Amino acid sequence: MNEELQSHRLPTLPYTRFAVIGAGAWGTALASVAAQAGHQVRLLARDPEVAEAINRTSRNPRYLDDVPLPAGLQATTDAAEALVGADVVLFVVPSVATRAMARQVRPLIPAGTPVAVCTKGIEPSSGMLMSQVVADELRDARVGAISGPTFARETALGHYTAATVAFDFTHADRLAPHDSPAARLALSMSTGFFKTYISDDLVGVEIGGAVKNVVAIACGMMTGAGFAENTRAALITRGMDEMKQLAEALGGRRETVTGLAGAGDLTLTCSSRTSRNMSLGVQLGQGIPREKCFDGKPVVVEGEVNAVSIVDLARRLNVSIPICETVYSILHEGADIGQAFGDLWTRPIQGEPRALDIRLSNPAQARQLVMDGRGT
Ligand SMILES: NC(=O)c1ccc[n+]([C@@H]2O[C@H](COP(=O)([O-])OP(=O)(O)OC[C@H]3O[C@@H](n4cnc5c(N)ncnc54)[C@H](O)[C@@H]3O)[C@@H](O)[C@H]2O)c1
Ligand SMILES: O=P(O)(O)OC[C@H](O)CO
Repeated sequence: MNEELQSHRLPTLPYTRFAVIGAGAWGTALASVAAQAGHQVRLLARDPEVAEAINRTSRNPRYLDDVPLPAGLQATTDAAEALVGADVVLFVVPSVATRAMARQVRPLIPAGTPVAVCTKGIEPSSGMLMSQVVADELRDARVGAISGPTFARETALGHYTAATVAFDFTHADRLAPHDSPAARLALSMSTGFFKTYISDDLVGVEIGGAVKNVVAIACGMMTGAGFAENTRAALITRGMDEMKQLAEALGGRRETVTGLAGAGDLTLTCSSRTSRNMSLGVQLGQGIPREKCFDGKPVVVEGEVNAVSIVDLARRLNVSIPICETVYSILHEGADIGQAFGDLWTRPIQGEPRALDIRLSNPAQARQLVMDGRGT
């Protein structure tokens, strides 16, 4: 708990009965964290074999099968059983399944229940953040998010990990921040190895998580195609600028993007082939056809789906996000990787930060001027 919250006289009360919706890698890892914190945890799985195996062997045979799960974690395929009596809900299904799942469990979630969305993405067509999608379906819930640089396996194995718990703060939350859902959930999820931070900027936190996946694909593509480390550093830094622009345009704060859910997650995902997004980019950069990537297995690569929704949203908001546009053009319009990254490097020269309002002509034109002897 941070110092400001500690200074309040009343103690923050943790949630103690967790329902985790989605028994994939991340749902399993978060359920494990909550159970290790001493809470009752019910994990909702789709597949009866997975639920049965978790309860019988304390392992999820499909995801993280070599990681032992703690006592106190019970799996079920029955949504009512998972949600009955829960005082907090974590939503951890892929972004494409989030709305349907929220609609399915709506009758089972009492008004006022805090729901933290741990999925990273933006809904196509609506342009809604995942918390907005869930809030749209669960009108009476308090919906926030947990996000940060968190590979599921490392988290489940108990490696030191940090993440941000974000909820929009109501007037009541500002009067009593120690009692806000963000503070209560952050406290509940805090263990000796899982460290939480609290944010009241849900938009900034979620934009970081969604956009970093697309930038990671870009970094993977350049790695696979044989570009160098300089290129990756440039993409990470300029990718963060794209996050800031988008967050700000949606009412979020630029400084949130410099936190765990932005810069932190961008750094992690763009640096490691453990990331499915980075890994997809590497394979495509090596010239492997999409259908043969990951040996043809279905793998959740949020940045691939979300390149479409993020570019669409940015265009509607008139925000320039050239790295995401480049990834989109390669993934969805068949652009050539070498050509598309080359084009990125010949864009007009601009200020850094963008607030320095300078924009020079295309560098190719500048070279022509020199060749024509028209420089000074
Ligand atoms: N894996 C990580 O390291 C990690 C870390 C942080 C955040 N996330 C985010 O968590 C979300 C889930 O990722 P994951 O890694 O757990 O994915 P995963 O592929 O490991 O698991 C996905 C889970 O969702 C279920 N599912 C798939 N389609 C579904 C549908 N149509 N309806 C209902 N359930 C469905 C699957 O059965 C599975 O249990 C993603 O948005 C991802 O970006 C993942
Ligand atoms: O494997 P990825 O690329 O989906 O990344 C997983 C997490 O989002 C890392 O924080």
